[in-house]
Amino acid sequence: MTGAASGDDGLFAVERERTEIAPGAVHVPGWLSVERQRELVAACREWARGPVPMRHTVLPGGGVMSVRTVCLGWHWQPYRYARTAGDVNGAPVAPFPDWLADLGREALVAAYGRTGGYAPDTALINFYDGAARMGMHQDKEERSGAPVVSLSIGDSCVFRFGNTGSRGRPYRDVELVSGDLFVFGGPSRFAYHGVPRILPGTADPAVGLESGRLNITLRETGLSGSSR
Ligand SMILES: O=C(O)CCC(=O)C(=O)O
Ligand SMILES: [Fe+2]
Repeated sequence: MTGAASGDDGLFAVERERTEIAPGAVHVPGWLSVERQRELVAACREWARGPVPMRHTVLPGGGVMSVRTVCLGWHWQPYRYARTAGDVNGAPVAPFPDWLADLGREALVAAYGRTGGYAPDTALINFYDGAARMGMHQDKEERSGAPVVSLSIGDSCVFRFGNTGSRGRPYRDVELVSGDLFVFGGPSRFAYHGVPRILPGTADPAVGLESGRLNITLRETGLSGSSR
């Protein structure tokens, strides 16, 4: 075992170096400085207020997600993207800022050594309290094979990264710690993944989150105009 991070309970392969979890799926621990994490937390607090407030997404079958979500650029409403939040308050979604696209390109350089012309146009910002989870799913509403960039801030979690064929095995459990970057593209772009567990109390208070976990994913929708 190497590295200073948590995860010494034997549940995880403790690996705090850039690691390719599966072809095209790269974990870069400690990628965001504490300063950048603080800036992102502050920005997320603003986005959570509106114009579309952060909320628990209701699924078409009536289930309610334990995670709270707010979107930028395009509003994700299961299972499509639109420019307005028809399932919340009908407001137009907040714009996707250029600086966040720049951060996405920096992330691809860290993960893959190149940007590949990455032009993300939507972000999903998820907040997990200690009991929140996300079931195994594919990010497949996008009409683009461009990578998903995932940034984690606050409490650590168990991130389960699987295969493209089913929700089940084989998968790998990776501990995502505050500041970690995870990118999945190429052959892993449509792999099933989820968050089976948050590890409450693991956040560094210096990042400005008292408890819980923020996850920001950047994506290219491949859409244009007002909605698909
Ligand atoms: O919270 C995470 O790390 C993953 C989030 C996710 O899979 C999603 O928003 O689609
Ligand atoms: Fe996802």
